[in-house]
Amino acid sequence: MAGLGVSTADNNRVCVIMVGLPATGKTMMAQKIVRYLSWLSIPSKCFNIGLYRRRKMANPSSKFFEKSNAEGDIQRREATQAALQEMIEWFTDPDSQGLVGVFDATNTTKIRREWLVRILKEYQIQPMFVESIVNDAEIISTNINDIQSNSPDYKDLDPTEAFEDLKQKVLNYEVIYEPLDEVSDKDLTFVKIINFNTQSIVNKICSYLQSRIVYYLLNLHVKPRSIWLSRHGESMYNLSGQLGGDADLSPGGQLYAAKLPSLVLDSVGDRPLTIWTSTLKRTQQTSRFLQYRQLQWKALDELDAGVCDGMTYAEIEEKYPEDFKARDDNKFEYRYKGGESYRDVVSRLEPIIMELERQENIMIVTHQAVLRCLYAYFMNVDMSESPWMEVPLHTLIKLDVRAYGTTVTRIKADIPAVSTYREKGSKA
Ligand SMILES: O=P(O)(O)OC[C@H]1O[C@@](CO)(OP(=O)(O)O)[C@@H](O)[C@@H]1O
Repeated sequence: MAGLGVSTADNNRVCVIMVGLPATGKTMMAQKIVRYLSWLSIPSKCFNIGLYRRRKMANPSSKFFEKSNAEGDIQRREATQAALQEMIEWFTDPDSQGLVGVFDATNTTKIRREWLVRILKEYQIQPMFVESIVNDAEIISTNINDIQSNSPDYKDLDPTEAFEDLKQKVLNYEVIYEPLDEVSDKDLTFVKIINFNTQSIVNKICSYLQSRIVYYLLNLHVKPRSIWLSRHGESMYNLSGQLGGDADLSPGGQLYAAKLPSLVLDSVGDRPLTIWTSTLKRTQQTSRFLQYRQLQWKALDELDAGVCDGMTYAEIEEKYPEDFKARDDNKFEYRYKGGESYRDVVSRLEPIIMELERQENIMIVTHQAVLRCLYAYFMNVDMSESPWMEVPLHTLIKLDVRAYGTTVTRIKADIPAVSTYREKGSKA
């Protein structure tokens, strides 16, 4: 059984087939879809044809992609077949339980798409096309710059040469490009995204999983932005080692709250910012001196420890030894009696992620477990590891979200605080 109640039954499997010219953000979208679904525990994988092609031929110039280049044509076809075969094997392997494969290539001709649909149908895999069309010159040139500095195809090339070569590659593909057509392709499942959601067309979505993917894609934008994450300042419960509750900040936590405005200002500068907190006192006391618009979200409240709320780890180990061990054995799945598991927290954070994708600069002041889940989404951390990540108090985490990945900076406030971290298997 995969995440969010999505079943791994054969008829549920979806192959997302990317369509579009080079430099239209297809790979970025493909990778984001896989990251989002994996975060929701839906088994997903990206199959990027460029990687298969590069195994045969590293760094080809734009000439390789010309229509008249027979050798290039054969190699591109071989790479496509190899990637498709590997994807089908992944879908049909009982160990991987593959639900969503993303086929990341240009797939610009009708013939190619028909061929893919035919093969996928043989394996009862639903094809779903995601076409990215970009005709805004500024977005194209930002994308070309991004690819030039991130793609292995261009790593050894002079930047001006790389820019020109990539532009030529786009022109070569333009000659053969047949966009999805609302009339002749009306029976296909597809979403067309124009200039990263200034306009979008959705056609024949026929499953829950497909609708989740569409909804996610419709919320994406590509403007560079940053997200700041912080736990609340040290609380009175943190001092006593108690879990959950709604305690006030400790004196140390209040010092952090007082220092936060200057830390934030140094990092944010004059960019606009909105602060999101949980509904619990310790996050609001932490953010109270920040001079930005603030919103409270119930979904950002700490993982509910149920009957263990207000207890210390030592008390839980003594009173509920079996639960204590079960949580260590599988912290992501373990659900406190009358409370929540990390998996439950991920489900309730989904609307937060959707909203974060739509927004620009946001700072989130929240709790240890919630912060781990949010961080795991942005940094693609496996959900079996994320509940064990160390997230120290009195530290501001800055995530710079860019088309080809997110970078992290940790800014320490230099105000002492207890550690609330408990290592797997350690005595409470
Ligand atoms: O999942 P574990 O590692 O127990 O961490 C969650 C715990 O972190 C704590 C601190 O121990 O969060 P918080 O950031 O709200 O102070 C507890 O309230 C919460 O139960």
